Amino acid sequence: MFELVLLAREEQVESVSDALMELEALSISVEDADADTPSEQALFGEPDMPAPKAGWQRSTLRALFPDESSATDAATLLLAQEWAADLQVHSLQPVPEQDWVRLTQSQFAPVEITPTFWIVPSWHEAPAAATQVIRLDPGLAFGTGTHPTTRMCLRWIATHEAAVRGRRVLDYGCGSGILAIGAALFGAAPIDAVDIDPAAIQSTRDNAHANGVTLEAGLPERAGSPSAAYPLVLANILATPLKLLAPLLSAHVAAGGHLVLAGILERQAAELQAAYAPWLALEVSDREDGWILMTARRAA
Ligand SMILES: C[S@@+](CC[C@H](N)C(=O)[O-])C[C@H]1O[C@@H](n2cnc3c(N)ncnc32)[C@H](O)[C@@H]1O
Repeated sequence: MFELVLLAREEQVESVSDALMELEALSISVEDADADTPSEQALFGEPDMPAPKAGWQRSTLRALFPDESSATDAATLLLAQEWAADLQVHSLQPVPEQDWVRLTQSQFAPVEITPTFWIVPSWHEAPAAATQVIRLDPGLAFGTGTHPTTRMCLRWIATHEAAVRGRRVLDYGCGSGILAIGAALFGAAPIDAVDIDPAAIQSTRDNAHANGVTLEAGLPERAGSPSAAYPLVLANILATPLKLLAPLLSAHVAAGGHLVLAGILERQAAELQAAYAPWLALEVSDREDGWILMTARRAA
């Protein structure tokens, strides 16, 4: 394969990407050309904050082509366009053969939740000490266990078995279904896992099947009427949707039941407490890398 690397101005990036696709590039990636320099620009804001910029001032576009002639033709055709006249060809070079599958797999190692509870990709052996294992590979939906918010929820499940075993559970914003599957491994039943993203719903069903656990996955309506009560409600989303969902999620918590929320930054604790205060008293019960886990229990 051959890699064509171009430097483009912000206004050119979209047209150049479209043109490279038309010219049958196998893949295209766009990076800040000024990354790791004093001119580096933040493109995305903090979670919940508006994106400060739509694109970088100067971008590096990397396009892969099957051979040298298709990469050279693409560069020549592009530079012949009037609007692309000041586009810079940074390099055009062969890409060394690699075992891409092995390289990708090597980036996903087993994740420890507790010494005996692990998330293990399908191509790895489970650690000898693991008695509970979620088998999960990276896919389209969020939730491989590598994010602190997911890990904190799973740790809560693993350390509150009495609140999980034999209990009806709602996983709201299930992504890959990792929390629902974790709850199932610790004896929860029945389990409803819901998400607004159809790809997440499918992923949850597939992952549940691969782990041999039973759950029902669907759109949020699946959680039934707002008064359908669950002894355990898990929701790892983000602070803004969690605040909007406060009345609904609180209503789903049964008497004596637990609410476990993640996706919240340390500085957002007070706003979440205020949003849930009419129904439940949230407390910070775990923290990792600037993220916090907030939990509450409804009086029995
Ligand atoms: C951060 S991921 C969490 C995935 C998984 N539960 C975990 O802990 O790793 C958040 C998920 O919530 C879903 N989501 C976002 N807003 C939602 C909403 N209002 N109702 C239901 N699901 C929502 C997203 O589609 C995404 O799959």
